[in-house]
Amino acid sequence: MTQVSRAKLPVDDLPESQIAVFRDGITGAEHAALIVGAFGGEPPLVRLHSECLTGDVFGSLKCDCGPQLKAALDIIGAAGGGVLLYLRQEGRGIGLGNKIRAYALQDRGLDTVDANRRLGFGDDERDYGIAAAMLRELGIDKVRLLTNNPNKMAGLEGEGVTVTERVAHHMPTNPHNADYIATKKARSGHLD
Ligand SMILES: Nc1nc2c(ncn2[C@@H]2O[C@H](COP(=O)(O)OP(=O)(O)OP(=O)(O)O)[C@@H](O)[C@H]2O)c(=O)[nH]1
Ligand SMILES: [Zn+2]
Repeated sequence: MTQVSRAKLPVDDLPESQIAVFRDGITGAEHAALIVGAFGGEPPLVRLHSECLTGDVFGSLKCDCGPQLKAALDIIGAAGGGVLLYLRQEGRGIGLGNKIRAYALQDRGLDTVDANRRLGFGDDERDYGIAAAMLRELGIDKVRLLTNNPNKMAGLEGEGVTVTERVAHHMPTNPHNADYIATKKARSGHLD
């Protein structure tokens, strides 16, 4: 994993920010870090955001990714600084085409976990080694992590990044994503 490039990136409503791009030497995927404002002293607020084209770009109501992305930037901006890693782990690591295959199975009544299994995938194919490597490259070894997902905390800790605090990151539900969010709690161990 190497840093490819870094430049200033002015973003609406955020303090002065930079974007740094990293390339995974094995998969070739390019992951991005948005480094917002200034931080120092206490560990920075960090959000690991897994790519979700449908939620992040199109405003899909089937998940909570779009609102989570916006809220994370709002919270980091209000705190004066922090880092958002935009990880190219679409569909919890199965890719866009397969995620939409899973959606088609969900249209027929399967939940998110069973749809993944029916397609021959694990419940969640993500790995947080890349995220930990990106943080290390940025000189960050302790974080306050915005998440409800205990696997993200364990994944970072397992790679030597200390999570000093979990900051819950819940969004209001809508009729289309209520089951998806309930499934995250019931079957994937997501925290309140
Ligand atoms: N395979 C699959 N992936 C999905 C589905 N819905 C959303 N995703 C992907 O799930 C990822 C977001 O992960 P979540 O588990 O919802 O939340 P999280 O980010 O791990 O956890 P938090 O940090 O608490 O938000 C994105 O990559 C989405 O594309 C689905 O039904 N099936
Ligand atoms: Zn999503």
